Amino acid sequence: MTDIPGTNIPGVLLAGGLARRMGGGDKPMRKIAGRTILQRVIDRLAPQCSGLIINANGDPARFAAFGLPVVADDVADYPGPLAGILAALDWVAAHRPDAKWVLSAAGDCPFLPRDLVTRLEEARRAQNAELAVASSGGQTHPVIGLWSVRLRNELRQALVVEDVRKIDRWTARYPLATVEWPTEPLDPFFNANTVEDIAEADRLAALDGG
Ligand SMILES: Nc1nc2c(ncn2[C@@H]2O[C@H](COP(=O)(O)OP(=O)(O)OP(=O)(O)O)[C@@H](O)[C@H]2O)c(=O)[nH]1
Repeated sequence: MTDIPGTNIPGVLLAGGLARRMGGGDKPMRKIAGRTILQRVIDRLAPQCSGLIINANGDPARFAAFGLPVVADDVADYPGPLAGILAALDWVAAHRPDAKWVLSAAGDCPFLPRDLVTRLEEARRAQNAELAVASSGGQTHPVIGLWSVRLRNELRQALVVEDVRKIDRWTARYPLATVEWPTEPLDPFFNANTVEDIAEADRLAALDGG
């Protein structure tokens, strides 16, 4: 859990994409220096969140070993990460009605910051924002942030009725806190999209502590 008093923030690991640039399959199940990316994300986020869920499509049994709830998109045809965010917000509203915000993280980001939730939540509170997003090197990472559970019906409307796909297009409608992280010794939001990125991640793992 975060060290901010009164914080109750479940996390969703987004693993619902098609990984086309890697030739398909489950990107989060690729190994970096001996551990799957998904295990790395879980290890990094479990101490920061009040519970984790995995958002993934297809047979949930392939994630059984992680012992976490697996929640599928309920908007068909892979419309992008907003579908995973929506599935997570709906799940939290149904199973964790005490939680008001949800952290999302991409299941292909193996080196996430240890202060991710604390800093996002501090900024969100300080700016009285509805949403918060991570940034590094001057670039925002729209799939990594805090999402207000009470916006879920507006998100569904945007996704299903208005056909909004780009996360930024939706978040721009609300007060949004952006939090910047340093990129030395490594960018904590490095994400693995290609087979070459996996090789690079093997090298970076040493800088991240193995
Ligand atoms: N639930 C859900 N998540 C998605 C979808 N598309 C992408 N994501 C997730 O969003 C994050 C960023 O995804 P991308 O790297 O842009 O897409 P990808 O499908 O993983 O990979 P590419 O097909 O190579 O672009 C990852 O955590 C994906 O799992 C989708 O249609 N549904």
